[in-house]
Amino acid sequence: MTLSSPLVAGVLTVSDSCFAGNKSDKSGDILEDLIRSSLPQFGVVIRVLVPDEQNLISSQLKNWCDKDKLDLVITTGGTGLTSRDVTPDATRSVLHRELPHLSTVMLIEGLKHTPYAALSRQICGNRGKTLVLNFPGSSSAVKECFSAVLPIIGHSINLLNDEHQEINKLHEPVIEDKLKITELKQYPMVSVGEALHHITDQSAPLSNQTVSLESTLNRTLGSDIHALSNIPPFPASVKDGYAIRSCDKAVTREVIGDCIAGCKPEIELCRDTVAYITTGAYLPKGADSVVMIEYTKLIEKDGKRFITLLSIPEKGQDVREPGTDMRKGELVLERGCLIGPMEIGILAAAGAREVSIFSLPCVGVFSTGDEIQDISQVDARSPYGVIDTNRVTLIAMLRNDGYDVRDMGIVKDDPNELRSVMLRALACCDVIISSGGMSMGNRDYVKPCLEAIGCKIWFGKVKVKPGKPTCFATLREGENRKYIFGLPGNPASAIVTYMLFVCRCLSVLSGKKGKCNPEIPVIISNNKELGDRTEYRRVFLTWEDGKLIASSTGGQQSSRILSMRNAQALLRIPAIDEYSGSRIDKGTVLKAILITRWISS
Ligand SMILES: Nc1nc2c(c(=O)[nH]1)N[C@H]1C(S)=C(S)[C@@H](COP(=O)(O)OP(=O)(O)OC[C@H]3O[C@@H](n4cnc5c(N)ncnc54)[C@H](O)[C@@H]3O)O[C@H]1N2
Ligand code: MOO
Repeated sequence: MTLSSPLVAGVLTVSDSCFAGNKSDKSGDILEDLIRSSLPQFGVVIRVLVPDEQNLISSQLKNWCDKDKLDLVITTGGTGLTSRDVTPDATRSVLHRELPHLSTVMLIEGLKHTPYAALSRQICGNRGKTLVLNFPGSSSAVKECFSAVLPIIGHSINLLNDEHQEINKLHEPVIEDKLKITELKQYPMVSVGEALHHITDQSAPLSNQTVSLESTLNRTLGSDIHALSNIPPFPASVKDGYAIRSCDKAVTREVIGDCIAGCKPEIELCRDTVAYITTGAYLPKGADSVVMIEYTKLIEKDGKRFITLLSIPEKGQDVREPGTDMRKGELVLERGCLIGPMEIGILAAAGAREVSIFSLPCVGVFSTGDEIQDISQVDARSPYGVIDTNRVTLIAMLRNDGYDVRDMGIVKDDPNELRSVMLRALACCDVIISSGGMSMGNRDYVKPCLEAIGCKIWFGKVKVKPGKPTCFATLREGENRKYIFGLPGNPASAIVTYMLFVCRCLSVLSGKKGKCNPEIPVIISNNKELGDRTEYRRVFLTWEDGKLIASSTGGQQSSRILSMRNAQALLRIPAIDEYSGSRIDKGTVLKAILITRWISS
């Protein structure tokens, strides 16, 4: 496919000093000239200058990609190592997919001119149909990078514009030309337990990857780890003192040498001799015990050293036999365990330099709704608009849980736009989370869209408060399977259903064992009338007389994001048909899902 001219390019200069007017934007000028002279299909080149501020860079990139729909954006500056160099970080936060090899091509060219090219952190990728490239700030680097990617730019943009058609081809048998919504399907209401059952049943861990030990923090172990060798590998002293033969009887014995940790022991003890030894050192031949230095007295006579023993140790005293701490072949960590700082130490001790871990799912997030406005638009806020809190909260929760996130923006209540964003997300993510458009309104298109794409909807309504219209769907089987969660638009509903349902799927996909948030018994501090759905109240916890008391965070309306403020647990209140009565009294013990590490005293 060849695109019709003219294409539009943006040159974004990122520089504090140019922005302050202390320097002229030379590299921006060079870049504009290069695009105009070498890429004639670009009829328009727009220029913007911003300081090295991450939010300004990313919002400019988003505007150019999403609103102005530029074909190519090249940034210059801010790719280095100083604390103000944030262009790659801002770029990464807006890209839908990275194209790491484009950066490599530029690196190879740069290295021909200076070894410092290796210090550039520049990244490339696409947001929607826009190709975004980071270039360093120096004039020479701009020319080198441009020459490196010049032969690739046109083809990349063609491919990005074909992407949509390619994805449509993939789904040809199931996608109609235009998504037509005629009637809203009713889904049976499932219990929370049934919903979780569907999720665990349908989800399977992603593939494993092998990484170096340092890259394993907060990841899940992909295989059992057995110790490579004994720790200690030899009989070692537990104390600084003297290695002795416990069978000897003399109180005063000659010191015939020193055994120092890390050195090969060259000495062999014979009757009534000892060796000075440091903690951790290899016991010399003949020795079977260690006496601490505090229990000896050193005497020097005729250039020789002697010690008097103030206490006689038993055989084996203060000696660590080989394998005491870790036995060769011992199972030290099991597949599926979460790797924290302690596990990194255990892996190192076990000799695991390269470690198999589960791959992390890539999660695409978008909000839906004509009324939903990004926080960056807050100044131009429509009186009828609603600030998008769901997307930022979901993205933050995902990042907090260590997942790789793609921000897919806000989608209008338009079935075709929804389908196109959903397809784009399906093309680059393992899991997709949308919020809004889930209920029974005539503009609630998410479930019909999933059906039209050919997804299997496992549940579309849950007996839970908040979160009734939550849906879970999958597309395809096997390795390339996709998981889709349609969460309700109400902010508390979206957050609670993420914690209840999405977390479970992501845990399984990333190989984690067990539940993501532990369940604990708590005492409720107020009487509670039961409703027809299982309720997850947002509560804070206090310790009183050795017991955990759960108190409500205030109004529990699903629209009220403030119900999440200070929330430390989700208190599970059974539905009326799950309990023997219509009310639960203050003081009753119920289960709560812990969502914090901290409990107030
Ligand atoms: N006839 C029925 N109506 C509703 C039912 C029902 O069973 N029958 N269920 C109600 C329940 S329960 C919920 S929960 C909501 C969920 O509705 P939707 O998922 O369709 O969400 P929207 O209508 O799009 O939005 C609801 C509410 O939340 C605000 N919202 C949406 N997205 C965001 C966002 N990203 N950030 C902040 N706020 C957001 C939106 O403006 C609405 O006020 O449906 C009930 N209706
Ligand atoms: O399920 Mo909705 O979240 O009750 O408001």
